[in-house]
Amino acid sequence: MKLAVTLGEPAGIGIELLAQLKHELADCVLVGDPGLIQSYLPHFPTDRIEAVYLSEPNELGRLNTANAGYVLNTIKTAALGCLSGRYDAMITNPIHKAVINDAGIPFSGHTEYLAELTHTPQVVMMLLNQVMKVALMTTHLPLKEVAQAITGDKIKSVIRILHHDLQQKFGVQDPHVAICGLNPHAGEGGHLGHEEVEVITPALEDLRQQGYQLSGPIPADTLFTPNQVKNYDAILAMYHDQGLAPLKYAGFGESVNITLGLPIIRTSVDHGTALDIAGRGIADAGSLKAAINLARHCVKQQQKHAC
Ligand SMILES: NC(=O)c1ccc[n+]([C@@H]2O[C@H](COP(=O)([O-])OP(=O)(O)OC[C@H]3O[C@@H](n4cnc5c(N)ncnc54)[C@H](O)[C@@H]3O)[C@@H](O)[C@H]2O)c1
Ligand SMILES: N[C@H](C(=O)O)[C@H](O)COP(=O)(O)O
Repeated sequence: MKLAVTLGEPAGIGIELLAQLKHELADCVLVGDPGLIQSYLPHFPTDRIEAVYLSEPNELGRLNTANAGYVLNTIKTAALGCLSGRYDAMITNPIHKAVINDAGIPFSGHTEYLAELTHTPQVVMMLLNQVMKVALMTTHLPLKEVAQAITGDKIKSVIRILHHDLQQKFGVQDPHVAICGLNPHAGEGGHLGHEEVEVITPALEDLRQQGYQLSGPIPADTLFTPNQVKNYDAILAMYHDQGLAPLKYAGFGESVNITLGLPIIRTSVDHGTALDIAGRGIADAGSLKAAINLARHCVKQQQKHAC
């Protein structure tokens, strides 16, 4: 097995997380600047470094727009390596979306960038921990654009991908997925918004008739209570913070982000660049470790299904 691990934003905590895990990277190729890698992992084998060079010297905790292209190149190199079969999976360290945009490159996140690089029309962001799996209908989208982005076709396509990957990657035979409403109290019967009645419910009905086991739309505030969460194999939230706030409350630092629907395997951490603590030696590598382990698991599952 060969896993590509990108270094992420060079001013952030990615490199020190890798240094903490240095004894657990035997099947990993690090994709990033060789000088940066050697400064934190001096004994890391050079034949397991895929060199992508910083444009300017790096300073921990200080963003530099000049290195935005470097960050994107590490992701692209790993993704193309997966597509060509050189790597079995890729794991990404956190990047800083604003500095890439500040450099003049429109950018929303790894998820959208990987969809573009692999020409995948629909992907699904899912984060998971011991408590729950949460997939998102919409990802890095301003809140005011969310409602109009939720169409019946998109709901069906996201649920099909989620269902398929719960079976293939997580071994759930007959997934039971709960779907959040968009509006308070799932629209209160149409009195607090129409999306549940007009868009979400008809799409779920269609899928139920095709055999999908779906509950909802359920008001998100009651769905994300401990007694409810445990009833479902996954929860589909309508927008980023609706799903990720409860997920990160339940398991920040040990959760993993996985992009479903891609032709490659990609996992990532549940946290950001943590510029405020970069270089202080206090960053927790739990999520990166879990992300690498989940990638290994997915590779094995894929090999099993290919047999
Ligand atoms: N996987 C990714 O690439 C990813 C994920 C989330 C956020 N981000 C990006 O990161 C940037 C900063 O985001 P933010 O400030 O909202 O979130 P953040 O996760 O970087 O930081 C939030 C708080 O959590 C702490 N923290 C984060 N990771 C930690 C760790 N491993 N160990 C100990 N403490 C940790 C930080 O010190 C900070 O106090 C943004 O540009 C955001 O888009 C990237
Ligand atoms: N939405 C993710 C989170 O909050 O953890 C994070 O921004 C990373 O997204 P990408 O994997 O698309 O960069």
